[in-house]
Amino acid sequence: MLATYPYQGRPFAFDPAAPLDISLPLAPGAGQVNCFWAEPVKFEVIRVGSFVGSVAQGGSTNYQRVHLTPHGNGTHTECYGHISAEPQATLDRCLRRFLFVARLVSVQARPQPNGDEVVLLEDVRRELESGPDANLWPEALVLRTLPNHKSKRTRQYSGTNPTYLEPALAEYLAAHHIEHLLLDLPSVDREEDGGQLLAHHAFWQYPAATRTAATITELIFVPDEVEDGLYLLNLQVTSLALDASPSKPILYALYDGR
Ligand SMILES: N[C@@H](CC(=O)c1ccccc1NC=O)C(=O)O
Repeated sequence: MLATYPYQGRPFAFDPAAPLDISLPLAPGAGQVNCFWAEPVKFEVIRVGSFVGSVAQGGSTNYQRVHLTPHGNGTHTECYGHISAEPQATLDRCLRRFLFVARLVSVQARPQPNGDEVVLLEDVRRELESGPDANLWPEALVLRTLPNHKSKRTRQYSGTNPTYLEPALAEYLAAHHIEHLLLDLPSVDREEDGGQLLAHHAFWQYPAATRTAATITELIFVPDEVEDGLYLLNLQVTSLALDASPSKPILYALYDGR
């Protein structure tokens, strides 16, 4: 059974029973994706007096404390609070809608003279502005970088100078009102850039004309079976009052409902 979703005056349809999960799980231990020198996720059983928060250890319930680093441990969504000192710049305040029309685009990063691998504006632009979906401008862009190795699920990125975006691409997305950017990389910016974070600044237009509702979601993984095209995106986050939260972006194939 299809549900309808109106967008730009058109009745699109999607199947609520056919979610495509593009998040990575936040599991404990060293086998998970990691970047920016984050400690691995850790779950700790809570003990209070004779109570033990582990059914396996004889307790009545599981009750654990979680240590995690949103920017370093897995799929996460961030707002402009990532690069701002403003106390109100928290994701729970910035992200107030959770369904968006999204375009999934696959793109190959290009080696630069200095050895960096960079996703270029011209490659993304050519994809976005061509094909059957080019006439419908989305609210969100999901970038799948090629090659799409499954090792993206477990890669240890720290110190490897991972692929990042050309700042002009972030500028283009802001100028074209793409509010939500999702990608399978640790960051839109170079791992070590002396704190410039050029693409972050360009995407949020911070501080000159800050796009306070815009978000960036990093460390997603889009399986090969999911084809480039139009989707309904459900961007789920926790209500952490922080610049970033672990997140669970879900895609639903979007059909022309006419
Ligand atoms: N490239 C920045 C560091 C940076 O971007 C960063 C550092 C810690 C956690 C997350 C970061 N960026 C994520 O997008 C720098 O060199 O100062």
